[in-house]
Amino acid sequence: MSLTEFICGLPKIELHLHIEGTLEPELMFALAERNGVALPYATIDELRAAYDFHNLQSFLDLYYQGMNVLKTEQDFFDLAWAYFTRCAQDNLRHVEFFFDPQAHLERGVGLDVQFAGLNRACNEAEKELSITSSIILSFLRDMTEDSALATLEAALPYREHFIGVGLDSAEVGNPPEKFVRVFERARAEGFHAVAHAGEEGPADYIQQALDLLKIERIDHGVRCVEDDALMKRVAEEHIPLTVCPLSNLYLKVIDRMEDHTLPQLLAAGLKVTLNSDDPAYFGGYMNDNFLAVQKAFSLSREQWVTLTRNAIDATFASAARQQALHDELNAYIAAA
Ligand code: HPA
Ligand SMILES: [Zn+2]
Repeated sequence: MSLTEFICGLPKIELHLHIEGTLEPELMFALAERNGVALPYATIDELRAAYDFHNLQSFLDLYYQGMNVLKTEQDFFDLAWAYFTRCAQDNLRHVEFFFDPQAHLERGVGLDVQFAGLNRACNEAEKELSITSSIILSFLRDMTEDSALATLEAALPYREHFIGVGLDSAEVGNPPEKFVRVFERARAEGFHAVAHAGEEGPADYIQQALDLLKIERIDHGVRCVEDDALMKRVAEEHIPLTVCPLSNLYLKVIDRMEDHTLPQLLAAGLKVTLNSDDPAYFGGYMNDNFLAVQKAFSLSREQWVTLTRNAIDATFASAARQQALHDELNAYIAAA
C-alpha cells in the first residue's frame, strides 16, 4: 500500500467542522428553490466563482448569505445528511461539529427546528454509516455576550442534543475576554468548552481563551508559534489544536501550504489534529486536506498515525468509544 493510499484509508476523526460550511452550491440552489428563497447568483458556476476570499470576513459574508436557504427541519437534516454521506467516502468514524444557532434565530428559524434536523441526521449516520457524532453550539463572537447568554439559556431545554460550546465568526476585535460569563455558565451546566483562537487573531487570544474561558481544545491556534512560552505551555498541558490547512490557505492566513506552521507545531510536540472547517467553501473535505498537507510536507507514516491518535484522544467521546477508535486504528495499521 502506498503512503497516499494509507493516508486516504485511515479511519478519521473530524473535530473542527461548521455544518453550515458543508452547504454545497448544488444543495444551496435546491433548497433555495424548495423554500422560495432568492439567491443573488443565477447559476452554480456564478456562485462558485464568488468563492474567492481574501480574509476571514470576506468568507463569512458569503457563509451567512448561503445559510439563508435553511428554513425547515428537513433542510437541516438534508444539510447534515449530505455531509455524513460525504464523510463516509473519506473513512470518517467520528465527528464533533459546530452549528451557529444565532445566525438561524436571527432569521426566525427556531432552535427546535435546528436541533431536530441535525439530531435526526446524527442518529441516522450512526445507524446507517457507523459514524458517531456530537454537536457543539457555537456563539458568534461579533454579537454581544448578552446574545450568547440568551442563546445558551434558550438551548438548555435541548441539552441532550449538544455536548459543548464554541466561539466562532470574526475574530479580530472580538477577544475571548468578551465571553467570560457565558463560558462560565456553560461550563457550570456541564458542557465542554472550545473556541476559535489564533486563526487571524494574535497569540494573546489563545492565552485568553485558555485562562479566561478555560477551553479544552483550541480551534485553529496556528498563530501559537508567535509566542514561545505559549507553545511550551500548550505542549506541556497537552491541549489539542484543531488545525484546518485548506481553510488557512483559502482565507489567506498563509500564502502557500508550504508556509503553514504545522511542521513547527508538530516538532514542538503539540497535540495537533487536522480538520476541514468549511469544506464546501474551502476546496475540500478531510482527504483533500490530508493530501494537501502531504504534498507540502511529505510527512512520515508515523506522523500520520500520530495525527490520528491525537484526534482520537482529543474527542469528547466516552472512554469506550475512544478505545474502539484506537482499536480500529491499530487494526488498520496492522493490516496496511
Ligand atoms: O473558519 C472560521 N473561522 C471563524 N468563524 C467561522 N465560522 C465558520 N467558519 C469559520
Ligand atoms: Zn472554524
